[in-house]
Amino acid sequence: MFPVVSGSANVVLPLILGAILLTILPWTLRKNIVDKDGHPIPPGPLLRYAFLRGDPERSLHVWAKRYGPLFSVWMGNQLCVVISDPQVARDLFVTNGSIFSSRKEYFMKNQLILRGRAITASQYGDRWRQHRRLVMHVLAPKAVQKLGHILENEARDMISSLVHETKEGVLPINPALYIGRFTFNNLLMISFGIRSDSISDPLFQRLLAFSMEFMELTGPLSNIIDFIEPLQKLPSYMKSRGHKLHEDLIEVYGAMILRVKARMDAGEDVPDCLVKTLLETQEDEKLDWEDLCMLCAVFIFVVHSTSSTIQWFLALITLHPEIQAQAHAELDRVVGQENWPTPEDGSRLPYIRAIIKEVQRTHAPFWIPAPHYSTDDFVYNGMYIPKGTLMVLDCYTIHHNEERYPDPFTFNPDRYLGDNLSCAESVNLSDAMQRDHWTFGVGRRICPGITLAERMLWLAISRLLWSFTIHEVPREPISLKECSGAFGRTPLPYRVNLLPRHDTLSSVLVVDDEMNVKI
Ligand code: HEM
Repeated sequence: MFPVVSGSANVVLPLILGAILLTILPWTLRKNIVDKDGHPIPPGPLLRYAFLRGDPERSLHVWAKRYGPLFSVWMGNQLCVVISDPQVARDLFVTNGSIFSSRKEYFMKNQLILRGRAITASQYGDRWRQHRRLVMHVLAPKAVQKLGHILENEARDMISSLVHETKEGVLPINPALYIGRFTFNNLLMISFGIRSDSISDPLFQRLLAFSMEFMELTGPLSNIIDFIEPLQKLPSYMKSRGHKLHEDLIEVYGAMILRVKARMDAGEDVPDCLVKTLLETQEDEKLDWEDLCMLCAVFIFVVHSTSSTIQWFLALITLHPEIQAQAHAELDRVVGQENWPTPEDGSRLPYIRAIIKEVQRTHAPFWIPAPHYSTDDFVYNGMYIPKGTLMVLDCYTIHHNEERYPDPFTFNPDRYLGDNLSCAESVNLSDAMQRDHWTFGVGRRICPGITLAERMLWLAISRLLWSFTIHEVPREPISLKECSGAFGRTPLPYRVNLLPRHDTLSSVLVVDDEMNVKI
């Protein structure tokens, strides 16, 4: 027989329940802290989160509407402040950049995989400045200018492969891998001085797989292991994937670096590239082996950002034939049929430029760019932002602000007509509200590859438009649903018909083989 519940058990049970609640509550409810002068942290949701599922930017968008352009949310024990207003972003990240330019030591991305290296994971300080200075050897505007022949060659190669694979427009094609190889080869040439000949190249496939694994493991608000610290001490599948990726990166990129070194040691004429710069300066700059491997790895990880933008362009332009017709008319009027557009034609083709900006606004590859991290206490408009806060730029909400972009969910390049600045120039506008879009981030950590990315996008998109009329394949509707794939947020896989527009295309495509350095 069970004993009848005694009087003492009646007291013990609520006590146990109360103790459990007291232990759990601080882990589930937000903590409203104030500074010594009573300034509260920005308002925000009542609950704490271990991670944000699915598309985290949608949650941020809902909260931004409810709590305003500066709100806070707790992820586990980490306070995050979310910024979804251009002026606030400028005030914090630019005007007060000395406080808001570090990075959180994310467990997965920064500690396990990149080990605090590769610029993007570096804390704000001398080491970050050193890495940024080194990559600017190949990314500064003047350096990008010198890369012109590489980028031109890859654009030509991409168009040529598309013409060939579609049998001059007879067969439909899924363009994703060809676009991926265009971006990948540019980055390989710039970092290692080599290129890949085919989309079935094992190295191309392997490095793309690393890039995809990196994307999957390192979402800024989606990993429970980043925010619930006790989990970091336990063995887990996620942890072993992070370790494995780190080891793979060292092995594969290490071997590629050694190959460049062997060529340099043998007195071969290695083209100027990131690895050459790093090897030549390794001793003076006191770079260790992991620095070298991770700096190179991050150059290839960015492949998806440019690729996904080009994939979005093709999907959107196919679904908007009236915009495509207007672009073709501009190209025919300004460039004609004998030659295709060059980077110098940018200012003469404002509609093509507007299309590219609108693609970037409507489908930024990172709706939540790598968050910044604050290194000092700060009070902004009476709200307290403590040292150690994760600073999140909410690009999704900024890009769908009705005031700045009327009818924001419509793809409408016209909104950018009259904007004659490149993205790199637009960043510096004193009126933050007038900046074209925020796809490249903000402040001192802004994407250092912005000039290169713009040049790649221009060459790929203007030449795809010049070369082809792009049609939907009958009975294969293109979906604009965003999905996470090998290139980040891409459209679901689709095929298009690419019909050559000019008889002159084949002569324009005559390949200049001189600079092709094969793997
Ligand atoms: C369309 C293409 C690209 C987009 C949309 C893009 C976007 C971004 C964004 C949003 C950030 C974070 C900025 C911030 O912290 O505020 C970033 C950082 C970075 N990007 Fe890009 N990027 C692109 C292409 C490239 C290219 C081509 C390279 C170089 C080859 C590159 C190299 C980097 C590096 C090294 C960082 C880390 C900077 C730091 O932490 O200081 N990106 N990029």
